[in-house]
Amino acid sequence: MTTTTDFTTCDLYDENESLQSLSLQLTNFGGLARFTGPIRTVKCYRDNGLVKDLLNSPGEGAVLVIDGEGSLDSALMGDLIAAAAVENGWAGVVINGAIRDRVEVGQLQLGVKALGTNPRKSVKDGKGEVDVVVDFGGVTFTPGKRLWSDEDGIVVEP
Ligand SMILES: O=C([O-])CC(=O)C(=O)O
Repeated sequence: MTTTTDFTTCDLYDENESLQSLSLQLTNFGGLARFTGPIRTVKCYRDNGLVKDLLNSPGEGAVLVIDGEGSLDSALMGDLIAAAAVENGWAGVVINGAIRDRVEVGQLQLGVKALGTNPRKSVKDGKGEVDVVVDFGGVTFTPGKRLWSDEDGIVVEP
């Protein structure tokens, strides 16, 4: 199984059609178009307290999948939290929701895919769930399963 960035999602899919492929069209906002890692998750709604805590702790090469319920009403990550993710060894962040500071985020050595942007920040009450199975865009994201992302999309171990 490919764990380096020497892959394309198309080739991975051709080799293994049981991979899940995300139909949801997320935009690439990070400085790394291609990233892979084991999945960790957060489920939250307009509250990025848990996201901030996690990305400020060791990532060990994981990809944080954030199910923000598709809300574009406030950002779940900006440049400071994204910079902390780089410092802490996260490979990338996939967000069913919005980010902000897109120019600065685009300069970081981090994979970032999200639905869109909004300058409005989220609250930090810390409500939500960590490392639960989350589901969006036709894919089930299970903590510990591997995710690969490139310019064509995102594929995930079933
Ligand atoms: O603090 C936030 O909610 C997001 C943010 O602006 C940052 O990460 O820089």
